[in-house]
Amino acid sequence: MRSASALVRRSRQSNGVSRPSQLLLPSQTLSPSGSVLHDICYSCLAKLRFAQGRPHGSHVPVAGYAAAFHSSAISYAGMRTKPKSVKNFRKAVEGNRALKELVQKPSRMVLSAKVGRGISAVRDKKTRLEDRRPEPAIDTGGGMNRRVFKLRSDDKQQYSRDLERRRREQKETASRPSPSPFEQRPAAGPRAERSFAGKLPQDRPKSDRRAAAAAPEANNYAGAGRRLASRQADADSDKKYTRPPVRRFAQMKHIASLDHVSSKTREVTHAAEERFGFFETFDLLPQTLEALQKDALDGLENMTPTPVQSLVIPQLLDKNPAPPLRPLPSHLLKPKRGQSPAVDNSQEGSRHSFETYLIAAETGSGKTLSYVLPLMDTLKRREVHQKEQEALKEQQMAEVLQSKRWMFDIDSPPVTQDTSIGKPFAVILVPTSELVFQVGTLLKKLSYIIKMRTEMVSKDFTGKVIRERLFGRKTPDIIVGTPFMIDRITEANPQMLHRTSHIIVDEADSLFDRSFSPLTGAIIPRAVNLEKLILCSATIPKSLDTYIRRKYPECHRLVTANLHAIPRRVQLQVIEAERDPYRGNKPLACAHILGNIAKDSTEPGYKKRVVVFVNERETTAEVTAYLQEKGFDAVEINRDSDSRSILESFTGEKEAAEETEEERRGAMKVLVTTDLASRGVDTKTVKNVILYDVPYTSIDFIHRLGRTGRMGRRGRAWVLVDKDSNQEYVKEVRKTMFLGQALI
Ligand SMILES: Nc1ncnc2c1ncn2[C@@H]1O[C@H](COP(=O)(O)OP(=O)(O)OP(=O)(O)O)[C@@H](O)[C@H]1O
Repeated sequence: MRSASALVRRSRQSNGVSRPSQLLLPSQTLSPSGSVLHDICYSCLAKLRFAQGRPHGSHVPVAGYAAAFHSSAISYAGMRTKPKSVKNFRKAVEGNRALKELVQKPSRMVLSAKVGRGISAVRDKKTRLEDRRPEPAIDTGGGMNRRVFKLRSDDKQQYSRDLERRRREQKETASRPSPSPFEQRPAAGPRAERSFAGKLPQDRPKSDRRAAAAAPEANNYAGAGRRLASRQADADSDKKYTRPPVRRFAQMKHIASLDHVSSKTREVTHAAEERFGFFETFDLLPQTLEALQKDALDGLENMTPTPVQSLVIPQLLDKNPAPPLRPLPSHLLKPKRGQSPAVDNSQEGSRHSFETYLIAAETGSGKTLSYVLPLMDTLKRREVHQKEQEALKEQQMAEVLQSKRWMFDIDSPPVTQDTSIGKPFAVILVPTSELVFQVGTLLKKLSYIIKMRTEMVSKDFTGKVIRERLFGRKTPDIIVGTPFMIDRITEANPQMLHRTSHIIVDEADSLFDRSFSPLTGAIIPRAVNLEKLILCSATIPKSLDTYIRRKYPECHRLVTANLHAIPRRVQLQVIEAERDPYRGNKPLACAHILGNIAKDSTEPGYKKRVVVFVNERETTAEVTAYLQEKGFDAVEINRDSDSRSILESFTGEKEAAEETEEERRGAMKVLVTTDLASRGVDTKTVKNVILYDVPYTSIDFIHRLGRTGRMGRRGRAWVLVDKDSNQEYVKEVRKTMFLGQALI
């Protein structure tokens, strides 16, 4: 490889001016700066401008070593290996006098696309600052930037002169019969520029680059030979090498856990939203509407359905009061000899006598009401219809008896054996007892006006209480419970689900995962008269998608447009815990963020609530203890704590805060938890969430960040990254959020 000083010498020999060698400059232009290093880079302007998405003719002023860190500059300047960083490059330059001279010369440099991206932010800021400064008339020796600035106008003139000359050359070249390889250059125009830019040396496969370097011309003429070789390699590679598609979000693909939802499926929501802009358009019973306004939405004046509600309620609402006719039992469907079966129920998953729905919408979008409202409305219609039918029957019987009555006849004794005892019409399954309480409370609120009986079943209640609730004098219409409890009860009393027409599996991705699936899977077949199986979730993992496709191939998918996207109203900030002042001390970083939240002016007059999510159960105790030590009102939630009462202060209404400055920190409530509180919990008073650990999957990311920014509110989130975290993954998630796209 040629040394830099030799190149300078060589370039000075030509015409006696500081003109770089013809071999070094593909564009054969003399730069206005007269710096060799500049000239080397200058030739790549077009390519790099294109790569950086800058308009044609714009300049990329960058100073110092960073600018000199350009791959071609390095190779021409006589370095054996390409330095891996600007720092390495600086070291190498410091040890080489000729190089040092080159670097210190004033120049308008161009970065390689790779380096340019890395410091683009700094560069843009610098450029902006420079633009505001008055243009210095002379070089005061005050540093690179000023000199660079002085050169700008010269550069423009030079650039236009170059362009003119290039055009002239092209015309001449076109008129010549057989152009020499040295004069071959890409045709003008945007397309040519694109192909030129697309073939930067670093864009080509290594083998091509090696071939280009090893070409015989490269040995004879360092610069031109290489150019020629690379052009030939380009031509060859055009035939055999097509540039692979850019792999966006590679890290997320690596951690890919979510199913892809087609845009067509998403479009359905928009249509539904336009059709059903008000709850009144759903044709709900008057008592359902009243209950919704007075109790469920706490007297909200302008009640409008959310996108998922517009999509789901009309689909699930059954306005026909009579239950549909049941299909014949399978033994009656058995074909006679020689006949083919009408419906084949023998193969699992091939066909079901009930309809299956999958509701999937982003967190905090009102999914619970989207299934609760049509369910209660449908059951109420049936109840009213049934009562009317019974009254009619009784009246007819009474009339018949009246007409045939003898003087000494007595009424037959009332039937005491009620066959409906302990047989609910609907069962709602949720993964945790906290969610049992949350959904159960909503049902209770609505049932006060709708007049229905609803009960909760979870480990929070004793056996006696549960027995009384389920098998007492009045049978509940809807029960909500965990799969564990419902499985145990229905296993002992299989008749219990014989009247059940609706089963709702909330947080379906959890309830069909490995731990819950055996329980959930055992409950569903016990409901022999099931009409609708409704699965509800904020995320559709690939495993759930496969399960549904296999088991319920005719499932109706009700998916909203923003599924798997974290709303833009949630701001995510990445905190590098390895950097100063934390130096790897994550608890300190967490406490620092909390301190800032406590001090800021958001949520005036209220006690702020913050949720800190950790990956492991053991970490909750450590972090809580640390934060308490620092004076925060921190509580942890784990399997042993009374999570319901702890969560109540994060899901209920916010209390007024003590106004004194010193009490603010203590007034803020901090909840440290694992994923136990990340699913379904309606933490509507939480504005700030800290992800102490980077979540393992996109699913966890969505659910954890979903505890803030609920129902159109704004939210803030911080994620702490350290040397053990997958920082690229976090960056990709952040970028996806910024673009408003769905996570993968
Ligand atoms: N139409 C509406 N207008 C205003 N608020 C609503 C409406 N529907 C639901 N809400 C409120 O939105 C909040 C979130 O609802 P819900 O808990 O059902 O969300 P979700 O989609 O189930 O969330 P997650 O996926 O986290 O479980 C609740 O406080 C609920 O009262």
